[in-house]
Amino acid sequence: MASDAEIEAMRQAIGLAARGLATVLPNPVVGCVLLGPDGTVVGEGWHEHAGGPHAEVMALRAAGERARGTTAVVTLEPCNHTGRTGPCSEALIAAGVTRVVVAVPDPSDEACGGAVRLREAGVDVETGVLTQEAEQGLEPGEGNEVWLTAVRRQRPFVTWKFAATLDGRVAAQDGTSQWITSVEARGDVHRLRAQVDTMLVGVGTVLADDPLLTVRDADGKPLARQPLRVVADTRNRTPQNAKIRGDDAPTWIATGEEVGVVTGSKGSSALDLPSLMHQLYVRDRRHVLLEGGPRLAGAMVEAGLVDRVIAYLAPALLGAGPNALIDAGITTIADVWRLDLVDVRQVGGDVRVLARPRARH
Ligand SMILES: Nc1nc(O)c(N)c(N[C@@H]2O[C@H](COP(=O)(O)O)[C@@H](O)[C@H]2O)n1
Repeated sequence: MASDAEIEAMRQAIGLAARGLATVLPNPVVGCVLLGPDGTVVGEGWHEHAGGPHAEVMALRAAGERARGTTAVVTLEPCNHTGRTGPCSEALIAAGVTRVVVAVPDPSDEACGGAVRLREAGVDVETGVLTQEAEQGLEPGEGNEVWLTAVRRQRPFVTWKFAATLDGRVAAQDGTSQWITSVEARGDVHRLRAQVDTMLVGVGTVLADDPLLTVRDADGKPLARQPLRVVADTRNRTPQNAKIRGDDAPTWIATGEEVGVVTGSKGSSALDLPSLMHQLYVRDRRHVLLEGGPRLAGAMVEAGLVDRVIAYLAPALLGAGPNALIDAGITTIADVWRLDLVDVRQVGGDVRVLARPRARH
């Protein structure tokens, strides 16, 4: 059973892991704390970027010789493979760590097995400590949920974000939509964009709004690392001069020819969205931010491909204009799509709702 000091160290490790949120994809966020025999912290580390040292190695480096005889408290099972770096299980054994406390087992086929290897080497291993906190984060959305879900489902985690009036409209009747929410809410969206590796829009949004879809800082300057911009464009209708084709960020116009088409619920042909998601996963994409429009959002919901919803609701009314979601395949109240509220807070003059879908039949 984990001691109070180990549980406290795990909380600290989860907080450290979150420091990698905007830099670590396609890898997991991971934190590690090394506790000496008297329960004091002798080293800590977190995984900063894919290809860089893992959290355990960072913590071992910080502790140096003091790592011998310590307990490693780590948010993800130590990896047991040689990828871009060496196996953490072996690094912990070589450093003389005698006990390892883990929050979540590694679900990946390539890297799992660290707990077994450590036990074989005589290290005491305890798993399942603060599992939920490590997955969900100490603050909403700040855990390893994105990477864990992506690896378990072999497709990127999908966050659907929209901004609407209180009557659920995402644009006015004439199509204008700038701006429904406050400057603070829009700044919050840019922080969110900085944590994803892919942004997805439908071609209807490109034709209507001609968005740039880059990530910008508080002064409006583009960040160095830009997510891949993907347009779901079954019939290749993205104009050659669309802003999204510019070289501000990488872009993939995902056409039916490339991704495949399926016959939609109303008989029309539509992009094969599970295939699109799988192709993104194969290209090492782990977190998709679905930015609209309502039809693509409806199709993603219908296909069961939305893992988190973030709604920015402005205290404003339009009375007409498109709703946030169109045609999600729901026709009767018995099929209503229920979500669990994760977090509700005020951002500027707006309300931000973070919710997670319940499993559907
Ligand atoms: N336990 C643990 N700590 C870290 O800090 C990690 N980054 C990981 N990652 C696991 O190893 C895979 C990536 O390894 P490379 O970037 O190729 O070195 C990743 O898929 C995880 O399974 N684990």
